[in-house]
Amino acid sequence: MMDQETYVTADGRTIGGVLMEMRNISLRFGGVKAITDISFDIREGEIRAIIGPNGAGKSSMLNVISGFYIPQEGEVWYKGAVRPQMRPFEVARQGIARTFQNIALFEGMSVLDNVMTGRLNHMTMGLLSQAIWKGKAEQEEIENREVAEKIIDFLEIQHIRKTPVSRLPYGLKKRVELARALAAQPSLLLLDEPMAGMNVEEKEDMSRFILDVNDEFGTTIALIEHDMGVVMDLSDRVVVMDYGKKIGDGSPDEVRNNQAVIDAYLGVAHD
Ligand SMILES: Nc1ncnc2c1ncn2[C@@H]1O[C@H](COP(=O)(O)OP(=O)(O)OP(=O)(O)O)[C@@H](O)[C@H]1O
Repeated sequence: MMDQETYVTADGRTIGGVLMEMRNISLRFGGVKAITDISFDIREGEIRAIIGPNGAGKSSMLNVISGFYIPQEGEVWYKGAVRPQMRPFEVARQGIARTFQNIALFEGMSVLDNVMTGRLNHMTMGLLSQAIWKGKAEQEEIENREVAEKIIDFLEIQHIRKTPVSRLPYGLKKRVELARALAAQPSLLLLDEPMAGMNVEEKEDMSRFILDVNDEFGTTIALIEHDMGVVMDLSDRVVVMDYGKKIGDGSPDEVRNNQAVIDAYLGVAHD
């Protein structure tokens, strides 16, 4: 079922086949319709944004993608098959990693140790097997450290690798969170409002790192964001939500010129 058609973007990047597809997703909380009949796909190698005003349903959608919410209706297709209901840790094993809007790091631990926790899904050996196969356990530990260190270098946080996270300014904490998610070497990286609460300089840094990650590792990235301006330069394609419905989907230019999107952002009254 996977759409394998690839295409090359204006800036020369190759976007692959469909990695994830949301089909007619609806999600309710009691009487509140958070998502109504939304379909869209995420293709390999692209940066895909989901934007919309407050309460549009973006977080709910990210939680459906990450497996945290099970929609009442619709199907989530991933890597060419319907994804069965699974717990978030099982979703993580399938190669989906995420960051959170409110930073979720171990504040008392160093940057390096936090990034290493991103490797948990790659640790195959329990305590008993580590005791029996010591050499193999050491080898695994070395490999995990190598991946963590490579990502720390890439995100330019070597100088704080031993620093407890609690001592870092907000912008750097967000970068450490990105590093931890990347340490899992995900097929799909989900970013929950990665620029929220940042100053202009921090936003520019974060945008650059998101682009570099996509470029260097080829990681497919889906992000939700409140601020339309921030994602327009960053994204290949944008889904726009409003009141739980999809009102736009396309390239940044298409979305920018979509009347329903303009109305939603200008706060035009809805029937
Ligand atoms: N756990 C929940 N229980 C009940 N209602 C919820 C829950 N989560 C979200 N909602 C409701 O669903 C709708 C969509 O909320 P959601 O948080 O997904 O929107 P959002 O676009 O992420 O908003 P924001 O930009 O303000 O974070 C809102 O009406 C919200 O009140």
